[in-house]
Amino acid sequence: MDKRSLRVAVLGCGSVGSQVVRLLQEQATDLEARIGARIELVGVAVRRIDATRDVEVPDGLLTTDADGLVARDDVDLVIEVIGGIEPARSLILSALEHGASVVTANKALLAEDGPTLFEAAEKAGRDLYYEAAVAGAIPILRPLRESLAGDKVTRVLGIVNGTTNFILDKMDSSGAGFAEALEEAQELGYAEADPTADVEGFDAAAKAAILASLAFHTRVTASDVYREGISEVTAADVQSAREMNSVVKLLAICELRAVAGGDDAVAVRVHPAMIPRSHPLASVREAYNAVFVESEAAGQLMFYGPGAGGAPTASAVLGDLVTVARNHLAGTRGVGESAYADRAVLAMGETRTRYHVAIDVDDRAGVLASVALAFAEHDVSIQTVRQEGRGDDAQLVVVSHEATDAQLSATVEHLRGMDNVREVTSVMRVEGETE
Ligand SMILES: NC(=O)C1=CN([C@@H]2O[C@H](COP(=O)(O)OP(=O)(O)OC[C@H]3O[C@@H](n4cnc5c(N)ncnc54)[C@H](O)[C@@H]3O)[C@@H](O)[C@H]2O)C=CC1
Ligand SMILES: N[C@@H](CC=O)C(=O)O
Ligand code: NA
Repeated sequence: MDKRSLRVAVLGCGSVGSQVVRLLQEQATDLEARIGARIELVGVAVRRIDATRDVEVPDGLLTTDADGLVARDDVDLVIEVIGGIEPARSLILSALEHGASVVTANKALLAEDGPTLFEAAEKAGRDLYYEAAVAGAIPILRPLRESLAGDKVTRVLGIVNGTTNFILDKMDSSGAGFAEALEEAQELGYAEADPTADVEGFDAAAKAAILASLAFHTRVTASDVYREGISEVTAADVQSAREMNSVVKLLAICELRAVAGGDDAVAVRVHPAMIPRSHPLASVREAYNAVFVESEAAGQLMFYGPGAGGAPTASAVLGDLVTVARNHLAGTRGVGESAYADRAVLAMGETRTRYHVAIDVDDRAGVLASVALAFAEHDVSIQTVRQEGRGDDAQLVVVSHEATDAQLSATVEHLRGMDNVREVTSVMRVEGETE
């Protein structure tokens, strides 16, 4: 056996796996030059040998025995692109136990049970890298983990789900329906195997947990993240945003919050929000992602690029593969988890935000005053009010100043119970300075 070669096994050959296998073959010469050793593909685990796939896998490499593949003594590196919790978790743990380093794109697993995997990697003295798990091709985890390791990150704000950004963008730009836009995103390979993970914000919440953990040196799991998806976003919300010269985006927001007399806590949330068209995130179209990072010394940084799709995600996987392979050859491992801070996670009600509320009211004297009073009763200050008469009813659009989410949601409940409020037609959080 050639001493200067590293043996790689790939688990899963779907949207991402097929592109990983393609790139491993097409870039073999360059990869060898960059790593200093040849990358030898020794097996590709699939569910069905005879399935049609987007890449030609060399003869004899396909196997349905993923367990057997990761347990082989001659495998140095395992790439897990099956997705989901099991069998991915058991396969990764087995790979580490058998002495292989692992590269994965599996944000769902990392956000649910990252610590188990990090501890197993540490114990085995092997690497576990996962740049592809957040924002696809965009290098964001490495900058957080390494480039910004000497700074204090205070906020991470991003569009981290390509499928939902694609859907919201189509709804805004071409008036496409939700179902039609989702189908297109699935055909383009952006969506998860079960697109509910995208649409209901689970995928973005998993990524937010990973981002917050790295940014704030703590452990945040998916269940710590407040989550709302886009299934409740209506054409009326999109139209309401347009009237405010804004767009609706699904945002992941991770914040470090000072706590009186104690260590800083974190607040991590995923929800649709209105942002003004002048905001840099408003110009993130289709399945692109963007992540803003605010830190004490560096100030604001923005990372932008393709957040989903087979080839872009494979680019991030291969980047990790090169790093892990170099570490392997050097007999070392890269930086592992840095979760020394053990920060409390704030409940959503304690998070400070702003609301945009559109209300159908009776068009008569005193209504505006009673609506303003409802906001005041919950100690919520109003930033702007717009009113349009439409016969015997009127539409009021109120944008609040910042308050806690608990105060704002109590205000909305209050409005819903008022006699002269016919319907609260749109409620959405607001990020960025609206006009
Ligand atoms: N598609 C994308 O844009 C991105 C995907 N990811 C992540 O990459 C991973 C893979 O995603 P996709 O390629 O999109 O999914 P996919 O559903 O297209 O591919 C997964 C493949 O794994 C195979 N598989 C399932 N169980 C298996 C088993 N026990 N043994 C062998 N093969 C098995 C499936 O048959 C399928 O072909 C997931 O963790 C996903 O969250 C991350 C970033 C972007
Ligand atoms: N389904 C995900 C894929 C990338 O992580 C998305 O749409 O962003
Ligand atoms: Na990435």
